[in-house]
Amino acid sequence: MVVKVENVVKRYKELIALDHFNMEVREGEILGLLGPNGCGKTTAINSILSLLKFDKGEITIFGEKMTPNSYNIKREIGVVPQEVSVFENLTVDENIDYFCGLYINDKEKRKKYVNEAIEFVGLKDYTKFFPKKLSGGLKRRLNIACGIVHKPKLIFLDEPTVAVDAQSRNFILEGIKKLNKNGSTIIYTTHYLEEAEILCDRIIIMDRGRNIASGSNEELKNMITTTEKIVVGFIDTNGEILEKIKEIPQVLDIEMKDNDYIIKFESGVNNLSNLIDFIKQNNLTYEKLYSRQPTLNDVFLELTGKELRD
Ligand SMILES: Nc1ncnc2c1ncn2[C@@H]1O[C@H](COP(=O)(O)OP(=O)(O)OP(=O)(O)O)[C@@H](O)[C@H]1O
Repeated sequence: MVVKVENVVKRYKELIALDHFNMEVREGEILGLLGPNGCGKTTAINSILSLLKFDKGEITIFGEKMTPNSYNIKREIGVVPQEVSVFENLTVDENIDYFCGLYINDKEKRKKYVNEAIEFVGLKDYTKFFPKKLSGGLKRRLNIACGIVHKPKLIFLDEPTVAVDAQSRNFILEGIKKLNKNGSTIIYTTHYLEEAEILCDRIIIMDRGRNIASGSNEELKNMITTTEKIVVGFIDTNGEILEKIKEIPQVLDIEMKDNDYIIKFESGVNNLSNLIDFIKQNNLTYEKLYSRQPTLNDVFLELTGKELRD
């Protein structure tokens, strides 16, 4: 296990930001820490990194207890913080070189690593720019380069795509996949569930400072009873139809939204064809009909009773 967090409690005065929080990170994986704003993701990361003192619990990294003085462990870690943290009075390459120099003494190696990081984040044309001249997306890329330039084994990225344009966002996500392929274990915090779905091998869902569920995308979706929703916009309908739909096999529940019927089904392969048969048998007409497989938002909704989306 690369990281093990056991029963960590962190209080900010009366507020419990981490409430007996547990988490494990396995070597070579991209672990997503997913949860709404304020659920405690950054507090969890800062506690793991020993940047914050917590009240209770234990954290080990690479099998050793993590403390503020664990320099051997810290050398193997890369951190890309949520807020862009670079020096405004240094250029792009000077910034990256500064962060590299914190870990790498050998001059030649340092130069090579800096060039590789510049290449990696696509900032070759901007090396002599000062940060204030960079767009938000490019600044984020610089922030990433500073965090990963020393080729760490374990990388923490705290919401690296917040407020970036689509192009930089894709660039960043592809870059994270590449870092992982090159051997780094990644911990990625986000409140964007689509990102967690496409990027992460395993996901921990956080709410109110607790780990409420963990597993692969598939495993999480298998934890809930809703497996498929079919949305139908009937042209002509009446109240009787609602009762009849409930008799279709596997139907769990029906919800009305803006004249659409949202029909929730249990798992099964014939839900759509059963519904189409029903529509034909009852001579119904519709202007809209589509099936939607469950998302991580459905998982969050079923586990907590609230939406994960902003
Ligand atoms: N220094 C602090 N003092 C007091 N309360 C804090 C402090 N830092 C965070 N909190 C509170 O602790 C809770 C967890 O915050 P945290 O920043 O860890 O959440 P988060 O999931 O990372 O949220 P976001 O996605 O908005 O960054 C929130 O209620 C927040 O307001």
